[in-house]
Amino acid sequence: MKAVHFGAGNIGRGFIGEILSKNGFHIDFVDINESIINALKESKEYDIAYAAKDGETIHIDNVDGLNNGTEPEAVVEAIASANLVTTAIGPNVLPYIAELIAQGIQARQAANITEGIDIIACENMIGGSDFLREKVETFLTEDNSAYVEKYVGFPNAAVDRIVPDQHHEDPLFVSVEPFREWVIDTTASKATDIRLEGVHYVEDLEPFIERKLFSVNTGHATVAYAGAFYGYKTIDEAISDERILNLLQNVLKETGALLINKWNFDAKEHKAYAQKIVGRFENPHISDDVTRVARTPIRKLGPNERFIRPIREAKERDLEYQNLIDVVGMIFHYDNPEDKESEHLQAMLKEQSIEQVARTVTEIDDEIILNRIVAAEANLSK
Ligand SMILES: NC(=O)c1ccc[n+]([C@@H]2O[C@H](COP(=O)([O-])OP(=O)(O)OC[C@H]3O[C@@H](n4cnc5c(N)ncnc54)[C@H](O)[C@@H]3O)[C@@H](O)[C@H]2O)c1
Ligand SMILES: O=P(O)(O)OC[C@@H](O)[C@@H](O)[C@H](O)[C@H](O)CO
Repeated sequence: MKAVHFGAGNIGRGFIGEILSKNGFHIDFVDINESIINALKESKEYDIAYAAKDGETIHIDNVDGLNNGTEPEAVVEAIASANLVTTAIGPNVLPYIAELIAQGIQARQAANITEGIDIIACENMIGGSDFLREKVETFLTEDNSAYVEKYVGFPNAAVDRIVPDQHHEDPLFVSVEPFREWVIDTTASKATDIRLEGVHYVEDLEPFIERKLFSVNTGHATVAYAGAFYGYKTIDEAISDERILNLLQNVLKETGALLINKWNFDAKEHKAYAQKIVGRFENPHISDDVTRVARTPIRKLGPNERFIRPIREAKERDLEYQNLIDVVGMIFHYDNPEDKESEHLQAMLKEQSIEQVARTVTEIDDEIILNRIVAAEANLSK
């Protein structure tokens, strides 16, 4: 069995690679990072270490690297003969790999391959594979699209494991938290024979992705933006500040109330899920940079993202959302010149009012929410 995985970064090597390898797949990692790809081509193996007391090390072999920047034809060929395609490159990058995936699909059709294949976006976003499919379709003819309808699935997925940025002598070594959860929607699957051990297959992904995004990621981002606001460099340092821990607990209560209301999660079980997340952020064996977790703030302020969607939905249901608003205020204060989106956000704020910027990036037109965001940001400026 052969998998092509786009994005040989933290989660790609540190999670997707582990599961695919355990399931006996040969993995072609595709990336534009030359040093990572060259290292993969050379060693064809790497190690994953669990960041825990006496954490075990997992050896991954039977892997290779392909550079989509310099050897696109090889990537197309790899897709043509693959059994599974996965991605973990970031939502903003998906449009840039769509054409190559389309060419891979066209090559499969030209070779009359009628074995179903799934293309699974493992990104932190709702409907990631649907979004990728939309982008891929723009490069397909009607005839190609008919082939996709029959033989190519784009099942949505949710992936959860904290994998910080890596700083080791060995560029392939990756240290990860032991926790992991990968959930895949079966309804759009075309590779129905492939059911990976270690993956939870469901018929309705929405509750899972929302629970993950609005608990783990909303919480994580809360610690990161509050951490940056109070001058901390890492997540574990930030969460040791009581102001930030309290804010995190309050934010998790707000999203928890929404998730329980919307999806009927058991309140007690959800509380335990949220408390476990706090423990994961406190993991003393992991050092996760605030800048990684706070990265791409404009994306994180998007209408279906970790703050704005729960705020909108909490308001619709008459639930509390002030702590979420307070963190949104902090995002507008996030100023990291090394992060292009943060730079862009700060440049927008120099030219337009906070209200105008908030309207643009969050796409909110609800005056009550907008006023509360403006007030929260102003409060922080005092
Ligand atoms: N790290 C985590 O804890 C974690 C956990 C769950 C989900 N995710 C999600 O996984 C995705 C990747 O995150 P990450 O933390 O692994 O990021 P990362 O930056 O470590 O890895 C992304 C990789 O994509 C590569 N890349 C960028 N542009 C490319 C292009 N045009 N073509 C091919 N490769 C390209 C980069 O070189 C990099 O190696 C994101 O959507 C993230 O939200 C991350
Ligand atoms: O990857 P992002 O930028 O969407 O979010 C940053 C982190 O919160 C995220 O990578 C988490 O570590 C991960 O989602 C845990 O499963």
